[in-house]
Amino acid sequence: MDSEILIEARGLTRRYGPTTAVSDLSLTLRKGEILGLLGPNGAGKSTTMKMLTGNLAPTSGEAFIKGQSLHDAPTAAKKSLGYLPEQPPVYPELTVDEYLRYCADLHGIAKKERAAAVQQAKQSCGLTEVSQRLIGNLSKGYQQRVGLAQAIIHRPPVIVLDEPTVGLDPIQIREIRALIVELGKSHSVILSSHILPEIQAVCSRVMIINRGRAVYDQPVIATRNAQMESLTITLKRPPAVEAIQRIVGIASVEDLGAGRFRLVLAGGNDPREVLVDAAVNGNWGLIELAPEVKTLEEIFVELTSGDEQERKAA
Ligand SMILES: Nc1ncnc2c1ncn2[C@@H]1O[C@H](COP(=O)(O)OP(=O)(O)OP(=O)(O)O)[C@@H](O)[C@H]1O
Repeated sequence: MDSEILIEARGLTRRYGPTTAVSDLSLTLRKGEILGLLGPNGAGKSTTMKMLTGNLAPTSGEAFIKGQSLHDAPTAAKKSLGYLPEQPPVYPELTVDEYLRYCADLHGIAKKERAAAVQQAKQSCGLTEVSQRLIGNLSKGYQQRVGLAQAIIHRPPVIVLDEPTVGLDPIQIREIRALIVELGKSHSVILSSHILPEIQAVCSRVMIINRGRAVYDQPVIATRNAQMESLTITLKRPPAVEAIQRIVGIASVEDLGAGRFRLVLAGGNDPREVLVDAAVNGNWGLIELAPEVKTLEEIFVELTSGDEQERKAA
């Protein structure tokens, strides 16, 4: 059975004057998912996240959090949401404890439950040791942990994180990614990034946004086990091209020279076993047979590179 829908956005559009930052974007986040919004700078990720968290009104379209409309019932909808904007909303002059108590208060957590909520958030984000430190004196990585702690203090089922590792050093990035994966065990997460390996390391699903439109939406696993589109084969004693072409499942054969061929496959076919048999029986001297699959990076470049060239030309 499909798990519970926590965020449902339909046809979100946002215009800033003549600029359409986000156009007709729909998405669904289910319980247990970590969804990565991937896109080049200016693609519309932050604008999308602001609309999904009720911090920016869409020009048109609507979003529901746990079935509650952000437009019609914003207070109820936001109870189920934690948000870490691109600029963490932390106060450098407060200690971690003071700040988190203040956040608990803002979220309307009852006074007698506040200490436990602060304690729990600190524990989940590895902040217990720095409770009494001024936030302004913490490293950027720890400040980001404080940002994450404020996002989960009211134990929302969903957290939305805008570029959560931007500006951190490589070690801090690893720590924050690991923390997000950990938080993902008890919260559903939407995070934005323009870093491909980050999405692959952390997310279960990826949505590529380009020029405000969702142009790709797939489980990350599907990008790892991407469908084979072609094979390269190298033969010491290649037969006539027609002999390879005759094998079922091969749409076309390109002779690359020196016994190498690119075999374009007819949709969904995997002729590798038949090819190996044919190579053995025909004494073709098979020395290489390699599938060619599209990586997430290739998919991303393909879907967004036209724009990059246009931008450079402009
Ligand atoms: N307040 C605003 N007024 C006018 N234009 C805006 C405003 N905010 C964003 N934009 C424009 O909307 C588009 C999308 O911006 P947005 O910040 O959502 O993209 P992004 O994918 O988050 O980019 P980045 O990774 O650089 O933060 C951009 O063209 C941006 O210049």
